[in-house]
Amino acid sequence: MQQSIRYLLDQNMLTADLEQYTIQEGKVEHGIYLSSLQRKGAALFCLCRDEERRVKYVLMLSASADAFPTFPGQRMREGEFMVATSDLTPKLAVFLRKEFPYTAPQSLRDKNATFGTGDRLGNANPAHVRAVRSFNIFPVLAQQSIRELNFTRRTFQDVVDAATFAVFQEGYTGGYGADGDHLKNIPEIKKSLESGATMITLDLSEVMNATAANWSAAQILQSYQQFPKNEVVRLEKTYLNSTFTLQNGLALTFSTLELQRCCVMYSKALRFAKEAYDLLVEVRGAGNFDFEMSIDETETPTLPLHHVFIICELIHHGVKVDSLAPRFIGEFQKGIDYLGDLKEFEAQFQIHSQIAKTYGNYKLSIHSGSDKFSVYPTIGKWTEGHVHVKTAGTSWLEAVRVIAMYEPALYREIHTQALNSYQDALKYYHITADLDKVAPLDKTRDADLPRYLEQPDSRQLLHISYGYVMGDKALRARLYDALFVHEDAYLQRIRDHIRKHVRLLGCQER
Ligand SMILES: O=C(O)[C@@H](O)[C@H](O)[C@H](O)C(=O)CO
Repeated sequence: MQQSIRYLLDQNMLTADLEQYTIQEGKVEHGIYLSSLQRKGAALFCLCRDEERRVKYVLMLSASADAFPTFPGQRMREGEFMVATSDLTPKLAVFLRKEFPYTAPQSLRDKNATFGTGDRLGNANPAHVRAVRSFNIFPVLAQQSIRELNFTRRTFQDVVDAATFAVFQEGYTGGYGADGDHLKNIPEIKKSLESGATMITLDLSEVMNATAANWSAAQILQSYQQFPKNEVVRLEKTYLNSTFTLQNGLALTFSTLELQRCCVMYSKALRFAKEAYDLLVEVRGAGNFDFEMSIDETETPTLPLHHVFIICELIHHGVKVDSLAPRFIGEFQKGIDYLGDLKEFEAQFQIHSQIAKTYGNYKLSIHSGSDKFSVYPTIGKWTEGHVHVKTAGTSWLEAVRVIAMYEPALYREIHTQALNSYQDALKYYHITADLDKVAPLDKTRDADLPRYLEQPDSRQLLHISYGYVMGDKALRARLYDALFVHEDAYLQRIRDHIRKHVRLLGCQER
């Protein structure tokens, strides 16, 4: 710390033109992230790294002793100056969001292309900032599902705080979102809102009747006959003998059976969506939150006709969605490219994007967007850049790649933990990896370990086992330590890899 203080004083940072320092992306000088340098009032703030403790902290330097009394750090005299430091704690995050509002999450509402960069470890967001800040795309830096939080033993507040610190470290003032992802009940929604979520992704996959997609006409009718008569009258008046014409002229109509099927599949889920939406309006006020509905993790693809039914019913119930995640045709499996016929995908994706344009110009949301490079150009083309994409696993896999490159012994322990937990992990993620195609670890030289991050089956093995690696206390500590030491390589790999996603989506550099 002393060398950091000495450097700040020698450079007269309390009065110097800081821009000559802050424009140097990723530059660390005497333990100081130069991009973080910020002057406010009589004080100078910066984010630093302590190589010995392998932690980061914020340092405040001021000529006056009583500068920012709410800064939650330890204070000490340094000659005629006051110096205070605080490790990256929740109290510090609150202070930064208050004193530097650009470090607080904000709405995606008026942003065209938006990109979720889930950070399961909480140390990758600086790379996500570096990846997108020069592109016309708005990042959702704080994005984690309940599943991820349970696996990583983190809270959504931890996720928002990590994004706060990353934004401060990078001196990024372009704004970011915070997405409480794949929420399935009211308590989870309330907790996300309390933690500062600006976006709520409501996962309806468990509350909808997905299996009815394959029911017979008789099964559907038996269920449909339980519906209240007045509701049946409204539904049949609205959807039967009507044509739903999309902006591109495509006309869709409901048969009696398909209307009944939609009612049986989605009515309960739509009621829950209305309940959740009304809670958001009550807590935040209409228009003060971003609302996404996701059914991307259902067994069967969302038919375009069903998408029309869902959005028309949401509109009928007064629910305004900012984005909607259908289950697209083919497979968006974790950590690997799209699986399916690209022409079929494009044909159906075009219709889904037309539905979104026709019924409110909300965004299609692409979940499991990690590494889906073969479909990104199509997605960018038909949404014309008005789209939301979510990634998370790809940043985790880049962390594992850095470990494979620089810490082979640690990688071998991670790989072994992944193999040992694979069967259990399969309960939480749908993948079709073939472990017989994964080269035996004991037959793989250290120099070849990074190849596991190139092979689809081992990528998926390493992806879905993140929770079991992070759930092992010793392994978790060594993983964070190693990524602290190799931070430059880690952040550069993620920056470049996320940029590959963004470029293929067709996003332009500013
Ligand atoms: O693994 C998860 O739970 C999340 O990554 C979740 O799937 C998220 O919605 C996503 O699609 C990110 O790729």
